[in-house]
Amino acid sequence: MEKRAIAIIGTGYVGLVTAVSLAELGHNVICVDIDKNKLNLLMAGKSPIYEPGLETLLVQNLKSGRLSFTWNHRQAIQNADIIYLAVGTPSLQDGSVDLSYLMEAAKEISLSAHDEIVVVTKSTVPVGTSEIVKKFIEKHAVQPINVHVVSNPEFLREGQALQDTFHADRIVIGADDDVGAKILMELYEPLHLNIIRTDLRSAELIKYASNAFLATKISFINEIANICERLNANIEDVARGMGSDSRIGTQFLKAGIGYGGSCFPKDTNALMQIAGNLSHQFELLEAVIHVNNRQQSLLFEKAKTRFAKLKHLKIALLGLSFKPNTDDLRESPALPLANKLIQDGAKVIAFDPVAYEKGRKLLPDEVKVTDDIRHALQEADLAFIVTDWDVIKDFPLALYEKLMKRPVIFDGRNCFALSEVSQYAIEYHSIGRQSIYRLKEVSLKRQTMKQKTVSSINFLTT
Ligand SMILES: NC(=O)c1ccc[n+]([C@@H]2O[C@H](COP(=O)([O-])OP(=O)(O)OC[C@H]3O[C@@H](n4cnc5c(N)ncnc54)[C@H](O)[C@@H]3O)[C@@H](O)[C@H]2O)c1
Ligand SMILES: O=c1ccn([C@@H]2O[C@H](COP(=O)(O)OP(=O)(O)O[C@H]3O[C@H](CO)[C@@H](O)[C@H](O)[C@H]3O)[C@@H](O)[C@H]2O)c(=O)[nH]1
Repeated sequence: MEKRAIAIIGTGYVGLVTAVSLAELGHNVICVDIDKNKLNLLMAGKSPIYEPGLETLLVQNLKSGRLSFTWNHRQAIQNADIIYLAVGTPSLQDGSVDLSYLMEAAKEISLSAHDEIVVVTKSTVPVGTSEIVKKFIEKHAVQPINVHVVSNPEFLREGQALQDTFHADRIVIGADDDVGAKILMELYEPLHLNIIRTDLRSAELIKYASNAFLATKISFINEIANICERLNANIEDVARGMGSDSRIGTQFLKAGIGYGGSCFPKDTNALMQIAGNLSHQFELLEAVIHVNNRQQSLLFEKAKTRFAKLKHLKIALLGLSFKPNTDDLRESPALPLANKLIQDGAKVIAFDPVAYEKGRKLLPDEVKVTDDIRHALQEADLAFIVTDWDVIKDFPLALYEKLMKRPVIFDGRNCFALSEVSQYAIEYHSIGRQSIYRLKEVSLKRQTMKQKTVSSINFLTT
């Protein structure tokens, strides 16, 4: 295997994971970022993001000398033969993609790169962007240059990013010339993964189409869940029955409070824009987005129906990150929910085992934030479960019952089996399943049992 000199522009989730993985494969990798705080952490061997296993690989590869960081673009770019673009491509107000970070990075390449280079678009970009990047670099290059551009979209999931990188279902390599594609194929060859070789535009579209399809699966199952609630059916059983058909598949059929994160909301909106620009109304995707927005407020609506007024109630908001095993709060359903609860005058205490610091910065001042689930549940009138962290799922129902003033749970992730919940004096509302109103029933039963025990003790002692 030829040892490559690789530069990575942008050390976020994607850039950093790509960097440590390529260093782990034996290449020399130098990363550049504009965020000096992030770089200081990285240089000290600290991962700025919570991602299982990442810090260990970071430290190992820093020590080996194969991985380094800089804020100087020239230093990163001038000696690299492969340059990855891994900067953010956030949404603009109208849903279209903000390419300003990407074009800034392309400008840096044009200022410092020379001779033959491969530029890899790892960031998720609208179809046609990689061609624009190539032309831009060639036009503005200050030294003689031959640019091979390759689209190599990223499919990692946060929380399992390394697993997804080393054991990906596929690697997509899109290029309109063979030189860059061949170099990338050789780079990934030691991973022994399924490589899909396409033209540039198809590769760029594969990324959006994949995310839009997964989002569609989620909105579809959430709609079935909404029907289940009205039909007295159980979404977990329905999803199991559907998913057992290998043509449908079991994954991404988990009903819940809607999808969030830095990708699905952004990329579905971007694909709507891409279609719209081509005078095509993508009606199916429009509905997927609409269903998701509605689903995100479902638990709040249920609580409003149940309680009429949430004012002065103490509410435990369990989970802040958009999914477990990440500290990422981008587009997390917890944020709008917290805002609505505060607007309704509720007293909110939010819990997250990892994202509590980030949460504190993003939530309104009125929201108290803790990393202690007991503290959040103590004397709470009701609890909302937003993220299915293990610590929330594994927290004993007996303690939910004991700690809360009035144990009413609105579970947006179906963390508990109904049969289990029904053994406690807990009122439980979840997604796509019947609500359980066992508060009085169970406590009455317990009181009767207690009385029976007391009378039998009395009988024995008299
Ligand atoms: N997060 C994911 O799970 C994921 C998965 C697949 C694809 N993607 C895509 O990958 C891209 C990056 O996403 P992310 O989540 O890693 O973003 P991020 O916001 O975590 O990181 C982007 C980094 O780029 C840096 N940056 C911006 N402009 C720069 C410049 N000119 N020079 C150097 N650094 C610069 C920022 O400071 C930041 O550290 C996006 O297009 C995203 O859609 C993300
Ligand atoms: O059955 C499911 C599966 C997921 N979700 C939700 O969907 C969102 C996204 O989850 P997931 O896909 O696991 O996380 P991401 O890290 O956002 O990863 C997605 O977005 C990335 C960025 O583009 C892609 O690289 C990945 O392939 C794609 O799965 C989260 O809010 C989940 O709670 C559900 O509600 N039900």
